[in-house]
This record gives sequence, C-alpha cells and structure tokens, in this order.
Amino acid sequence: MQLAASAVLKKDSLEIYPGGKERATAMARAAIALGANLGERLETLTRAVRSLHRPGDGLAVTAISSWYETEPVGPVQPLYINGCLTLQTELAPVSLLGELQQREAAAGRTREVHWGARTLDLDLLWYDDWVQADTVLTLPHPRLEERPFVLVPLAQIAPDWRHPLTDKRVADLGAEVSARGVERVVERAVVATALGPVDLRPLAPADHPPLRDLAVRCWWATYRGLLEEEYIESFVGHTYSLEAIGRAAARPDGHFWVAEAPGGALVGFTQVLAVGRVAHLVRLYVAPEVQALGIGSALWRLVHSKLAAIGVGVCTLTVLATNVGAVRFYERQGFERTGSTPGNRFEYRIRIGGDG
Ligand SMILES: Nc1ncnc2c1ncn2[C@@H]1O[C@H](COP(=O)(O)OP(=O)(O)OP(=O)(O)O)[C@@H](O)[C@H]1O
Ligand SMILES: Nc1nc2c(c(=O)[nH]1)N=C(CO)CN2
Repeated sequence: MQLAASAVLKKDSLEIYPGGKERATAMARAAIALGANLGERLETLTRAVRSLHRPGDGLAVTAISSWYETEPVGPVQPLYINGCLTLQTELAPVSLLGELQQREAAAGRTREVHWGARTLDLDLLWYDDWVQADTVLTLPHPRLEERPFVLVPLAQIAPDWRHPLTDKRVADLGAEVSARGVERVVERAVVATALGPVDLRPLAPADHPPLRDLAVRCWWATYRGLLEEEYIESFVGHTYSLEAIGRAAARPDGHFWVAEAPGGALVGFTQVLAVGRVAHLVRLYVAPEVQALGIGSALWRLVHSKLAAIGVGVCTLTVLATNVGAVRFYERQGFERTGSTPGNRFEYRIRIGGDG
C-alpha cells in the first residue's frame, strides 16, 4: 500500500479531534504491535504490557492477544515473540508514539540495523481511523497488512476492525497471509493475568462463543486420559454448543458466572442451580493455563455468597472420582463426601447457611 508523503487526515477524524494532532479530546481506540527477539523476551514484553495499563492516566489496555513465537522477517536474527493489544487512550497519536518509544528505550532498544534484532519493538498500528503519513508517524502502520506476525495476533482481539484506506477487515487480511512460522506459545489468558486481578461477573450473551472455546479447552485438559476421547468429543459438542449454552444461561433456576482476565479473555466459569433451599453446582472450570492462581476458589466464594444471599441451605455436586485435582479442590473448599454414584462419581455436599 502506497501512502502520500504528506499528512492526510480523514475529515471525520478532524471533527472528532478538533485540536488536530496536538490533543485528542475524546477517548480513542488504538492498537499496538509488540515484538522482541533479544534478551528475556517474555519478561520484557510482559513489563511493557503492564506499563501500558494505566487506567488512571488515560491509557488502558482493553484486549490482549496470545504471545506467538515468529520467524524473523528481514535479516538473519533470532526468533521473535510477537503479540498485539488494543488500548483506550486520551493521548493524541504523536504523544502515544512518544510513550511507546520511551518504553522501547527503557528496555535497552538500539537502532543499528534496519529491521534488525531488538529487545523491544512497539509499533502503533492504528489510532481510530486516523490517517497520516509523514516522517514522524504513519497511520495505519504501513506494513500492517503484509505481516503475519501482526495479523495473526491482531485477528484474535480485533477481527472486525476495518482498515480506513482499504476498508478490509483484520480477519480477512489475516486470512490472506500465510501463518507459517507463527506459533502460539502463551495463551491470551496468561498474558492477561499479568495485568491484574480477574473480574467475576454474570455470563453475558457476548460471552457465549468464547465460553464455548474455553469449555472445550478445559474439558480436554481435564478429562483426556480419564474419559474416552469420543465421549469427551460428543459431550462437549452437545453441552457447549451455542444453543446449549444459550439454554443453560436462560434457566430461571440457574446462575451462571464467568471470570474475565483484564484485557477481556475468559478464564473460568461456573453454573449453579438453586431451587428453594437446595442448590446444585453444575460446573466450575478454570482455564488450564491459569489454574492454581486462586481463580477457582474465587468463583466458588462468589457462588457461596450468592447462595447464602438467596437463602440456600445446602449445595451438592458430583465429580468424577478419578478427577483428583477437582476432588482435592472441592474438599479444600469444605465439601464433604456423602457417597458415590454409578459412573464412578463422588457425591459431595456443603452447608451454606441456616439449618441446611
Ligand atoms: N505507526 C508507527 N509506529 C511506530 N513507529 C512509526 C510509525 N510510523 C512511523 N514510525 C516511525 O518509524 C521510525 C522507525 O521505527 P522502528 O525503528 O520501530 O522501525 P522498525 O520497527 O525497525 O520497522 P517497521 O516500521 O517496519 O516495524 C520511528 O522512529 C517512528 O518515528
Ligand atoms: N517475526 C518478526 N520479524 C520482524 C519483526 C517482528 O516483530 N517479528 N519486526 C521487524 C521490524 O519491525 C522485522 N522483522
């Protein structure tokens, strides 16, 4: 894509930002590509992500991709780790670029070889639909459309963003490049938990597709080796189809919550059914890559407090006896084993309040 050498600003951008390049008057949405191929790559990138999340200072990460290990494009050099994030920002484009360059410098970035190895690279990919091309800043980033190491992570977090000049969606641009040499090495959820605590909230309709993906990952991670693969396949297909999730979410006796990491990735979910004074915990799962961080206990504490608030006396559950991790988890929360069922499941109950 060829851009004119002089600055070109879209008319509606000028209206949104009457101060021109100097100051943005509204919250803008921007996307950043991150890359590193020297030093402790993941550590440097995680530090950069954290430093870009300053909700009090007009800079907040709104979504973050997985980390990918990618083959270098350009001169021979070590493999990169790449990823992308989106931001909400009050900063004007040039100020935001300045913030990025400061962080590159703080990570020891030097510029000796064109496209050469670097400890940290932070590129501004877009800033709303701002269009500009001069020596300081080009927006959208002029090589955005040809870089699999940008488009693959970007498609995870902003598939519907449209390039203001070509009107092409990120998802379609991503489909046009080969993803060879771009390998996911750290899941989104892990990247996101580096930013801060997870948010526990009721399941919303927009969560249904990511919930389905999370449930599939949780099921395979939990039950591979414990249950027949065909059974897992068919159970997950039935129980976590979008229709089934919709039905579960709509149950009048049900309460469905999710755990969301900063940046938007779902990392856990739970559902409980409650009728009168008796409740049944139907499911409680945490993404395999973020287990043992207290997210499961936090979900259970939420369920417990909600059940107590609606006057439930006792909560039951069943768990596969060979699912040792889950058995230990429920016993740690105070569940007592009351028996077992055919199909090798243990039965548990816990008193919530009152005389149960
Ligand atoms: N959208 C943009 N994001 C980051 N830098 C930009 C952008 N547009 C123009 N620049 C300018 O590009 C200059 C060179 O940037 P940098 O050294 O990071 O390039 P590079 O990462 O080696 O190559 P590439 O730009 O192809 O990713 C910066 O000093 C900056 O002023
Ligand atoms: N895989 C990969 N290759 C690159 C990268 C990068 O981030 N990842 N950045 C470059 C210059 O910006 C040049 N080549």
